[in-house]
Amino acid sequence: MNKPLLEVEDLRVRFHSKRKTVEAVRGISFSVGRERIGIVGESGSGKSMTGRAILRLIREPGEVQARKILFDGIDLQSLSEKEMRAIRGHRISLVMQDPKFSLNPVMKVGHQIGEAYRVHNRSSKAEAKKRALEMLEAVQIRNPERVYDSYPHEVSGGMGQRIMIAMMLIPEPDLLIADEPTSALDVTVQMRVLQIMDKLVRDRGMGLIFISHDLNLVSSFCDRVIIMYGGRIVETCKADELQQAKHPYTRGLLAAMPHISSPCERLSVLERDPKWQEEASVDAFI
Ligand SMILES: Nc1ncnc2c1ncn2[C@@H]1O[C@H](COP(=O)(O)OP(=O)(O)OP(=O)(O)O)[C@@H](O)[C@H]1O
Repeated sequence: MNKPLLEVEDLRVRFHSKRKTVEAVRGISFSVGRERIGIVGESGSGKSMTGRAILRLIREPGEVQARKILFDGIDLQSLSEKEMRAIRGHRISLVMQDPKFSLNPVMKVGHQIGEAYRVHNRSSKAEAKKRALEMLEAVQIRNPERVYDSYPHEVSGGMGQRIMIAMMLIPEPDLLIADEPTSALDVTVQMRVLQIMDKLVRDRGMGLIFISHDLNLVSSFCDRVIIMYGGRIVETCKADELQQAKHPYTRGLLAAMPHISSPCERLSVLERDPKWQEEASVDAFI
């Protein structure tokens, strides 16, 4: 295996308040190559905070500590804010769950996508517009010209999600952190977006961190899976071996998934063991 694109060691995220400290991420280590890594786990397990901590997007009262966050040989923790801005959106992109937080409400959609291209590629406005329209088409927007000239509030939620995905993919990042990127999309559009991401991984060697609740989707789409519980990594496995996962939490998550092929009246309820949070975190290295 070549040198990983991203190496994270002993990452911790804490939120301090007067009354208590919440440990959102509790010392996790993993690496990402030019591959598709899925991060799964229930709500509150620390998936999103992991993605944001890598991009240094956690604000006070949040506090991030790590022994190492190395991206393509660059120590992200040592960069100035200006240097970090040059990495964000260009070399590492983040697609978030909700497009509201990524799209500028007072700027037309086309302009935003075109600018995302022009910030990092010296190109004419005409070239940026051409690329933006192509990208809107690629995420299956039927009338790209009309959407190009719309403001974010004039498009539906699902379309906003696709616009954001177009905007994050247009600079062709080396690493994409996709936080539940397709959960608001219908199945055909979801498939299209997965295909686009897949093509970037295969053809351009992009690394992908795919954060999701959907175990079935992750096991069919990703190469490896990291399973998080209570801010720790409890298990890591090859995606196609997820069904044989060993940790009781992963087994519980799998048992709680409905299956079309074997309908049952009642889904099993995940029993939790406090020991899972105390156990030493598993390192998810290639
Ligand atoms: N500003 C904050 N102050 C205090 N705690 C916070 C703050 N932001 C996040 N947390 C806590 O951090 C923990 C991890 O949150 P995170 O968003 O990473 O979970 P997640 O696994 O991505 O969940 P989901 O799937 O619902 O997005 C949660 O317990 C959450 O309550």
